[in-house]
Amino acid sequence: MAKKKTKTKSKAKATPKLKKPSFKLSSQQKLIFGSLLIILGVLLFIAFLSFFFTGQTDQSTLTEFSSRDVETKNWLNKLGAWVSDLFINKAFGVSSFIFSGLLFLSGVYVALDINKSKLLKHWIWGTLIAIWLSVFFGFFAHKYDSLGGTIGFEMNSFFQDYMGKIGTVLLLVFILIIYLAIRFKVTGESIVALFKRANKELKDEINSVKTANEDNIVPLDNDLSAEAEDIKSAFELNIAEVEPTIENHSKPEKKTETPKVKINKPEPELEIEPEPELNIEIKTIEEEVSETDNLSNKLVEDFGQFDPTLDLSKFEFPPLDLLKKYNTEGITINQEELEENKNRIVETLNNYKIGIASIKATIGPTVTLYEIVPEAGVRISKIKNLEDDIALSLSALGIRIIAPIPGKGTIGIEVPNKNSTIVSMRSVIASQKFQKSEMELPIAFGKTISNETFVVDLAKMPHMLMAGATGQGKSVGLNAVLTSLLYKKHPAEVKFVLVDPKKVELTLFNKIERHYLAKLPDSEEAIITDNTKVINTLNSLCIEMDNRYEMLKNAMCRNLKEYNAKFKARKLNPNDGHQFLPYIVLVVDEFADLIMTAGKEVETPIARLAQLARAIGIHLIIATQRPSVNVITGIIKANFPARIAFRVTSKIDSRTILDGSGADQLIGRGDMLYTSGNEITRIQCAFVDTPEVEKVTDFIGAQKGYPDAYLLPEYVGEESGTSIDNNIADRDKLFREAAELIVIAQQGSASLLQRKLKLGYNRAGRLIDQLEAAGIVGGFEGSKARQVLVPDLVALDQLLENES
Ligand SMILES: Nc1ncnc2c1ncn2[C@@H]1O[C@H](COP(=O)(O)OP(=O)(O)OP(=O)(O)O)[C@@H](O)[C@H]1O
Repeated sequence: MAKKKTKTKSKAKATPKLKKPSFKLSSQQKLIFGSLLIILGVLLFIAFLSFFFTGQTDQSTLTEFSSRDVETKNWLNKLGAWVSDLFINKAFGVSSFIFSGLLFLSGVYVALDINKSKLLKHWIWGTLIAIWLSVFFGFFAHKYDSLGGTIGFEMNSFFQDYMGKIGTVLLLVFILIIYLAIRFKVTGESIVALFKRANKELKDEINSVKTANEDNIVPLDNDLSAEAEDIKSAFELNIAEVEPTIENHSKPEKKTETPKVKINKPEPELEIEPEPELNIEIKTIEEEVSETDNLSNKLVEDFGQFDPTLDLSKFEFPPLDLLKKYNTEGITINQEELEENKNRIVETLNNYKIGIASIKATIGPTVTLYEIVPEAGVRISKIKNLEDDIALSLSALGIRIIAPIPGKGTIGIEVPNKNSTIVSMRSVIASQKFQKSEMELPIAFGKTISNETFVVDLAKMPHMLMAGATGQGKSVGLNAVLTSLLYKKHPAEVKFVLVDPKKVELTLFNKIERHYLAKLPDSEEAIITDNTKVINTLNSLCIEMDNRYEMLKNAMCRNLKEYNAKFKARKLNPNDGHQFLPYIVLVVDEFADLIMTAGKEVETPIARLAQLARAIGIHLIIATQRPSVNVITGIIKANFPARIAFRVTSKIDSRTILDGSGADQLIGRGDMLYTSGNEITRIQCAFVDTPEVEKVTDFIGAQKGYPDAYLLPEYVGEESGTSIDNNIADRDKLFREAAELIVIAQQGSASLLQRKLKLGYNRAGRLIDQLEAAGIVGGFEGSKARQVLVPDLVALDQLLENES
């Protein structure tokens, strides 16, 4: 039943996706239209060329265009004469040729169906160059008036009237520099590099000439030495005989002399001779460029780096004004309060006979840290035990003693301020630290005790556990995390999977479903509120993880960052199943509730994801009210190094979440402790209220988004798996699509289906079974892909038609 419902739903979803209402030419129409443009381009070129030979004679005939009797000399006759006069005389001059080229190029682009966005660029730049050239040639209009055309002439005289000749030339040079800088990204450094390279090449050339000269010498010497050898051996045989031979020798003197010298020389010297060559041979060897590098470099040259944000290139990040400014912001120092607290601390410690050498205060948004240097000989544990007494004497809640402060050698006593200040989300988002951060997934949590903005990278954490009793600021914390990412990351770069069993906390994010959310293909709501759906989603994320690992493996990358960088550099072919992969952030609010209802079924995929997902860009944020050991089990805890504790009710809870006490002594309302392994930092969480989140999501939601949320791979529960299935009616709804894919690729593998159709392993396996039963692929052949028994799509159509 459930299965059927799923099918109809996703069918309904799939149909509008296939039939996108857009005006598109068929391939044949493209070829026809493209050829027309090419021919027009060629005709223009011929007409323009002819103009320079026939233009003057044709001038008089232009006015009598309609009369058939008048003859024109242009190679394309009347039309040629008219068009070339229009372009060359009346408009751009010689640079009109650019337009014939552009027309030709457009034809090629249309006919071959090449990326059109490049074409638009060519037209824009082409027109600008044509204007520039026509102005440039217009400069010489007094001699050759057709060079610049009317545009060139008029613009030139305009500039010259105002700036004179020199001014006009300089203006043209300046425009040329702008063009080079923008179009070819020419920079000062690149010019210097060019000169350096030219210099180096010149040196190399000189060196190679030198080498060549010396090369010429070496063979001669070798010849001579060979000859010398002969002569030497002859000497050894019969020296007396040699003398007359030399005398009788008719060869030039030089040669006859050399053997004598050579014979006397010890042999090794002959080999040492090419010494200077060694210097020459120390050449910098250019790194070999491999085939894929070549191709990708060319692609990058032609189309630029792949830009994942192109689909939503007009996307605007939410402005800061959407977030509220609070009047109570900014630390106010209450001197009296400081003095009073100091005196009480000193007094209390003195009562217990603990002397203080010095005391220093750092005022934070909610608490003030008093750093104490005790007198020599005081035991730290003694101060630590006085926590409650100090709290009592200061009559304040939430006093935390850090003894000693790591790395400082002092003892810290944190005392809540009487009037705490709100740390607004606006102030942390606006901070330089956040705005300039180069992190992959930056999160601005709030401010530390020394009033510094606290920014961490979720990608480095790599997963986060958040705990806190009810009403202490967890939901605000989660909103702060999500808001930070919304302010910094483009929808193409990050996707959220939101699990909200409470059903109310994250609903606002529904509005950005088509921008930032990811969901299962058959679900209507992107935010998951139903516990059974959570299991499917988590398992689907595991499939996504496996798929991503497979892609990373094929691309020989170790992590998502490397993979995406390689993809952007066009080193990975999308036809091989590669694509730009966004980060996925899974947020689970109220994890305890999930564990209570689904137990192991949730724990296992969460643990798998937590163990393995860091490299492939899936990060988990799990929040819970009850950080008890049966909720945060050992395996989960071990894989969540980053922990955040808002105020909890007991020391035990604090220990479960932080592996230490402290969280039970926080003062609530966003007062939190953060640790990512060793050090614990106290932070006042940034406050972002529901209306603010609403404004931000409204702003994003009102913009153009993707057609649908990011679709996660489909997960079909184990129970719905069937064995080989020959019943046509029971076939998977993707059967036909899968069959076509397999036939086109001529490769019968389940992983191909998994990748292309975004399926889980089970479903892809079942599809392969059904394809086998239908006789489209051959039997199982171990590690090899199955044989495809249908040669092409026509044969496939026939086969499937005969079946029904
Ligand atoms: N960073 C903060 N700064 C100031 N006030 C805060 C902050 N965080 C929370 N608060 C206050 O505490 C209240 C409760 O916060 P929040 O809703 O986040 O609690 P919670 O832990 O999610 O509770 P529950 O688990 O019951 O949903 C907020 O309405 C707000 O008034």
